Amino acid sequence: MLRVAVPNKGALSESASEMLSEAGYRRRPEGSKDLSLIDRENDVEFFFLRPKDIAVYVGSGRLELGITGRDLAADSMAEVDELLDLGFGHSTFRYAGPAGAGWTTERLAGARIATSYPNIVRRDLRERGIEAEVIRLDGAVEISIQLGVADCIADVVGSGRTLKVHDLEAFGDVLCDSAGVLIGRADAASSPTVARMRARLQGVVFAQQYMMLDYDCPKDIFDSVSAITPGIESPTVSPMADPAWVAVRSMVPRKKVNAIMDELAEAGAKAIIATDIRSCRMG
Ligand SMILES: Nc1ncnc2c1ncn2[C@@H]1O[C@H](COP(=O)(O)OP(=O)(O)OP(=O)(O)O)[C@@H](O)[C@H]1O
Ligand SMILES: O=P(O)(O)OC[C@H]1O[C@H](OP(=O)(O)OP(=O)(O)O)[C@H](O)[C@@H]1O
Ligand SMILES: [Mg+2]
Repeated sequence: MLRVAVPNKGALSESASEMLSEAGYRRRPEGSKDLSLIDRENDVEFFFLRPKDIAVYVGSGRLELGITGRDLAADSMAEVDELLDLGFGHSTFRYAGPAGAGWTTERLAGARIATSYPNIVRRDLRERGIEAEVIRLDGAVEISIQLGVADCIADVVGSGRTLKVHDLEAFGDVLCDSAGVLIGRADAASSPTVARMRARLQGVVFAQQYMMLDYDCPKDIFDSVSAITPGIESPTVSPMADPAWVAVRSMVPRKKVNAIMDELAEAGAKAIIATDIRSCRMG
């Protein structure tokens, strides 16, 4: 049975569970605090673990797969490989200091830096050749400067709201561009059960990023109109009852769908319909 770790709480847990459910796997009942769940139909056992611990379990080889944050996996120092970017839980990991105080990475030398991700920070400091004191905190890192235990912080920035509320501003390069990711043990031999879960999740990620567009188009302008929707391989073209027209079907990036529909209409396409894709296998 394939054994898979899923975040049991925090910023990634809801999206991870939703994505697995969309991919056809069993879901924990609402409000359940069970720490494991067997999905017999798919021959998978899910373990609901703290997001920070997931890479440790997967790296040790006890669990074959896990869903966690790229930043958490990096900080864990576990021997894991990223198998798939799941397209949710985007954040950056950055240094921040009191707004207007002119912090730069050069000024980190000798500073006290509070963080919940000490290994990412130590690695960055080492690469910069900077000696500084890393203070490890479990959370609520943004308040640590005000409380006098640190001079600056390194933390997860999502919307940036928490930094703003505490009158802090980010400085220096992004240390980690994070997202929810599927991880496996580093250099694990390929297995069909792992490949199947990856393919199912990839299908859902892809479906969330694309839409299906259908439209009708006079044959004499087909070349110029269909160039607007090249699709993944190429658009599907079907004959219509009226021989002067064809029906076209093509996948388009979700973010661009309205602009593409405008362009198609302006080029002479009719009956343009956009529909959601729930899942797919792109081959
Ligand atoms: N506000 C946010 N926006 C986007 N992603 C976030 C945000 N906060 C956390 N994350 C991401 O979620 C993951 C883990 O954060 P989460 O808060 O769930 O765990 P935690 O901090 O260990 O748990 P807890 O906050 O319950 O102590 C990380 O990958 C992080 O980048
Ligand atoms: O940029 P924002 O959208 O404001 O989000 C960033 C905040 O969200 C997370 O905190 P969380 O709620 O997980 O609390 P924690 O600090 O205790 O982990 C993260 O650690 C930041 O503090
Ligand atoms: Mg947190």
